[in-house]
Amino acid sequence: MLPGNRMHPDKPLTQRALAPEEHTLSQFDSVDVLSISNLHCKYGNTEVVKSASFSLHSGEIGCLLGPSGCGKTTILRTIAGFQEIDQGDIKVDGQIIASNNKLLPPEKRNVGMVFQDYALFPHLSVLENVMFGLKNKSVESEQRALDMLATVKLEALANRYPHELSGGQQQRIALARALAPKPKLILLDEPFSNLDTELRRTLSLEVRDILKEQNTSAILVTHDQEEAFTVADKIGIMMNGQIQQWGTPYDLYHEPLNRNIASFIGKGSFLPAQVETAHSVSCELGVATSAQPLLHPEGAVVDVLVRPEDIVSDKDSALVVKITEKHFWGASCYYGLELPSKQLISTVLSSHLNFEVGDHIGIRFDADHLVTFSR
Ligand SMILES: Nc1ncnc2c1ncn2[C@@H]1O[C@H](COP(=O)(O)OP(=O)(O)OP(=O)(O)O)[C@@H](O)[C@H]1O
Repeated sequence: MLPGNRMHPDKPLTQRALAPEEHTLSQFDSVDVLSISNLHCKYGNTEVVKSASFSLHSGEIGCLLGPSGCGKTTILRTIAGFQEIDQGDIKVDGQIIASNNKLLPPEKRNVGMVFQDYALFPHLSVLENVMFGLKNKSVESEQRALDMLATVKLEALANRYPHELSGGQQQRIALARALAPKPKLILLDEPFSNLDTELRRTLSLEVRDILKEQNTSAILVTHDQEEAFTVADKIGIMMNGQIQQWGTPYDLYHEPLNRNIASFIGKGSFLPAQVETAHSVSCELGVATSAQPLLHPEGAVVDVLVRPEDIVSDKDSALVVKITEKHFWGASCYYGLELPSKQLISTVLSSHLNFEVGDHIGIRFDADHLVTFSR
């Protein structure tokens, strides 16, 4: 549970994704395995990455999450060394690998890569694929490759060829190959997007476990929120070439810094509200109170974010809404609700309740914290 309400005006950047002029060397301490500062990237005259800044601590898994075309893969490619940068710098383990006047070639960056389409060499066996990135072909290298195959639980397939493997197995081999040279950082570009839903879920959990077990830092690119929440310690929400918020999955869901992020992450509605006192707002759902003082002054007109889990069923409530939508999810049901004002909100309730579209039900606003934005 959050300590109290979080009320703040819309802000374009997070506490962690700093504005370019705020960066100094001391802000990225030595435990950062990756730090990106004021990164700009262009294709021709089109700037697709506009002042991206974030940092990742050693052992953490970060994720760039955002809609298609927002520049996620471009950032990954700049870290890997496949894409030039126009401004800013990128450091891995404290060393600048890309800046205005320095561009380390990919093989010198100590960064491993796992691609969306696995990119295994078809003419090499599984073992040879994993050994590919190791400097020499010694007995030690072979042992390292076998250890990595054991880590991804595929040592029994060492002599097979890629075409004799399933998609999930190929992706695990690609991960073993990337891990074998003990890189400081692994980059994963939409690594599960070619797999079916169930396999995506299980493999994303497995990959997280493997990275944690190896204490390897990683950056994952995806447009799938569930995948990002499952795998990542930190997530950067990218929109239009900018990282709008960099934080934990909890921060992003419960403390979104602007409306775009609040809308993009999870489900929710914005209801008009007014600040009543330093600790309360009123809206169509009633008066909500906050343990912490609100940032907006009394009388301010705001919008309050209402998440589905903030709405509970209460047959004794005077607030009656109409069910306009229902999705059965097994243990729970998702309902779209229409308020008397015709504003739409939603809720997720136990499927035992089993209301139907068209039913009128009593509800209560039971948020344990509030997020509001200036109107
Ligand atoms: N080689 C290129 N030349 C010109 N424009 C490019 C090139 N590669 C990407 N772009 C454009 O740059 C923008 C960002 O592309 P990028 O691949 O980084 O986005 P993304 O967020 O990874 O998208 P997706 O989730 O669809 O992979 C897009 O508008 C894309 O069309």
